[in-house]
Amino acid sequence: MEKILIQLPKRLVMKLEKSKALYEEAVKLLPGGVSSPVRAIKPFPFYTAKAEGSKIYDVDGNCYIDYCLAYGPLILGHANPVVKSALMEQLEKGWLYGTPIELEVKYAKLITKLYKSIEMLRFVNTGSEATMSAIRLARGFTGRNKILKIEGSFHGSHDAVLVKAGSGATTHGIPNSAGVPPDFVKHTLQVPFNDVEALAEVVEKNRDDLACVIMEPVMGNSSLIIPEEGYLKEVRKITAENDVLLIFDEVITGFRLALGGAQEFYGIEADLTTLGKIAGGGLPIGIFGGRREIMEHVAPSGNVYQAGTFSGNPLSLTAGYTTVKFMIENKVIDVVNRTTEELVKGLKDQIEDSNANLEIDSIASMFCVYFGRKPKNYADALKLDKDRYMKFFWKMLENDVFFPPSQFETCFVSYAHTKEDVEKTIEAFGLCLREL
Ligand SMILES: Cc1ncc(COP(=O)(O)O)c(C=O)c1O
Ligand SMILES: NCC(=O)CCC(=O)O
Repeated sequence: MEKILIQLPKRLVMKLEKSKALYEEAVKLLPGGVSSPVRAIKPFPFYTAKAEGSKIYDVDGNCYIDYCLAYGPLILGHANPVVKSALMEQLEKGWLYGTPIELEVKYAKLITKLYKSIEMLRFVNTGSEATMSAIRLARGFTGRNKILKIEGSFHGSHDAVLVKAGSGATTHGIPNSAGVPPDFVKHTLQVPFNDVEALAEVVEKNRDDLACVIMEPVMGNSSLIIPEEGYLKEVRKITAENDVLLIFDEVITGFRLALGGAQEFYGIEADLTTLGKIAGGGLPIGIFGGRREIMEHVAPSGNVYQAGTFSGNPLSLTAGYTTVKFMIENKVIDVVNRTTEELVKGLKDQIEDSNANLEIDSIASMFCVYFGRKPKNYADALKLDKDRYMKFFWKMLENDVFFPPSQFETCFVSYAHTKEDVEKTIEAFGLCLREL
């Protein structure tokens, strides 16, 4: 077991008294005290009592401006009233039927309109389930075993992708999880991001047994790593030339970089796409979809089995569909991108004024403060100063701003973030840099 080394100042511990007490109980009942490892902030996390708009409130009554935003789904901010009222309406009609519903058809139509590469899709419950199913489908469709993933990407917590995995797996020092038999991952190949030659070499060498390349088009689980100009187009070209399926894992980038995700943003079409997070409007969801000839291999029209009690449930579909409709009607992406630009410009100015050894970068409404040089792949990301990042995290929290609790995560901006939030964040950031 890792020892807790971080010492918080007494005033901060006092400010978080109830959270600390809850965590002390939680660690006796839940592994690491949490329901998902990324939440196990050292020495203890704050416990949320409620959230609204851009703000999250803890059980001690503190209020923070939230840039973690539940790791991506909340592009409208917390508890958006339009989504809430749609959910209330659905609740009156029941919340689980185990039968098809009209909204599946409506939402599928909307998604296939926004994502040119998706002709058919299946609703599942999480991003993990979506990538697991998409990989199984790629294997079933091609009759090949190997898959190629990018070092430091995170596609959820199923066996095939828990090697050199980003997010909490990297934060907690277990990028290769125990409990995954080597036999299960001997078919998972890896290459660094932003390296066309490495990818071409592995794809060409393995083409006869390579089912797919799976990647986050913009990496959001090893800090934020943006593809170099032309990289994704090359990836598309190499996979097509070698008859290998390309899966874009757009669980983070879907509905965020553009309504049509990274594929619309970069003008590239994948063979299969996974969606999640925003697609569920804050409720659990995953989606995998793609070309009809591939998707028709999914059971019961095909022989690749995939199923789920809660799949396509009315609440997740309602929250997701209402969120995407709201985004279209209110040009949400333009608004959040403008807010992000303003915020990032302000943060950059503070960095320049402070001479701190930091960099910052952003794309659409995702941004990241790097404690070191901006990375172009996982190996670079591992050189970032994660301990100094955590010092910064706590200083920001003390100043009422909640950034993701790891250097290996990405910050998100929502439609609910105001000019005042941006100003307060820039001010808090400046203060923290001076005290670091
Ligand atoms: C790119 C990416 N893919 C897949 C997942 C897995 O999604 P979920 O947590 O909903 O299982 C995540 C995040 O968790 C993710 O960031
Ligand atoms: N980057 C982290 C995630 O996207 C998921 C959060 C979790 O694992 O709890």
